[in-house]
Amino acid sequence: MALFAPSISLRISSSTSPQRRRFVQSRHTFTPRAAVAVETPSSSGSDRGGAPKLLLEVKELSAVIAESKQPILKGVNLTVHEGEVHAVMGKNGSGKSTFAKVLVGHPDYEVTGGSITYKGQDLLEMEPEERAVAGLFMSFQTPVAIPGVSNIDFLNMAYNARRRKLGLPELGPIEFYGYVAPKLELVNMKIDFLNRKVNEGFSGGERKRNEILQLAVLGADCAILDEIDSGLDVDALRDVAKAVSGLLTSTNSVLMITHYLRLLEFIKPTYIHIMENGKIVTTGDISIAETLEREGYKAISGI
Ligand SMILES: Nc1ncnc2c1ncn2[C@@H]1O[C@H](COP(=O)(O)OP(=O)(O)OP(=O)(O)O)[C@@H](O)[C@H]1O
Repeated sequence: MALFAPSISLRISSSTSPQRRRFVQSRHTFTPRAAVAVETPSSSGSDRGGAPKLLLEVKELSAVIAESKQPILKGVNLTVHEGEVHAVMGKNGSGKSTFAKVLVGHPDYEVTGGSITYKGQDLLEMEPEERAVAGLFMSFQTPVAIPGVSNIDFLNMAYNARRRKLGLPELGPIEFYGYVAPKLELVNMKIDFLNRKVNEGFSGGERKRNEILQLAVLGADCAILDEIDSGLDVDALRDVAKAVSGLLTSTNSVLMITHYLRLLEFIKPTYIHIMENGKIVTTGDISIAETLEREGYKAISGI
């Protein structure tokens, strides 16, 4: 089974990834706080004082499909500060998911130009696992099933993998149960959900809730959420959006891909970006999404 799940620190044969460049950073530059930021009580921006810190800076990023060399991203620019919520919208096939996957180092894509700076480091020099340890999390548009592995074992393993990398002691099954059980409430899921096999037989909505549970368990400084609203009923959408909002602090950020205004009404974005043909062509506030909803993409200037 082809599985790419950097945010959960599974084994990935990224050494063959064309996107991989020489890794030069020290692991010690990843502080424990970095990966558990969403678990710690937030200090408000005003508590910290000063301007919000730069978290992610994408400059003129271009990428091709590794196998076919087909260009998909053609000069993406995006700047994300701590405490900001960015939404990326755009027509089907405009490159939104590709952009998200390139950020987490998906081996299907090869970066051909531009730069990505994350917390002051060159993200493109980092392995997918290292990106995850540095607090980059991605929920996938179509989360994969892992037959035969229970949800709780999977989460425990992923959580411990991160703790190991951070030099923290692992949590045993009982301790981990105590840690994860309260987080189920956040996504409004029953406890027996933990004993089910990862995403096996899950409904679309359950898969999405499960992704947010992973986010709540693992923590993130920058959570990339690819269409977490797709396939959700109104109650599930509210639950998932509430859970994501509850994880937001003034020191982390969310980059979410969505087609619909309804999600943005729950998780208020700082900026909305419109992607077209592999580029961000327009940036604005929630009014962009409102215009889109009313009039479609033809109404957005720049497209
Ligand atoms: N691994 C791949 N192999 C072949 N084509 C790909 C691959 N990844 C992306 N593409 C193509 O690149 C283009 C952009 O795809 P992408 O999934 O990034 O679009 P999107 O904006 O997220 O679309 P949607 O709104 O439909 O989810 C599409 O034409 C898609 O078919």
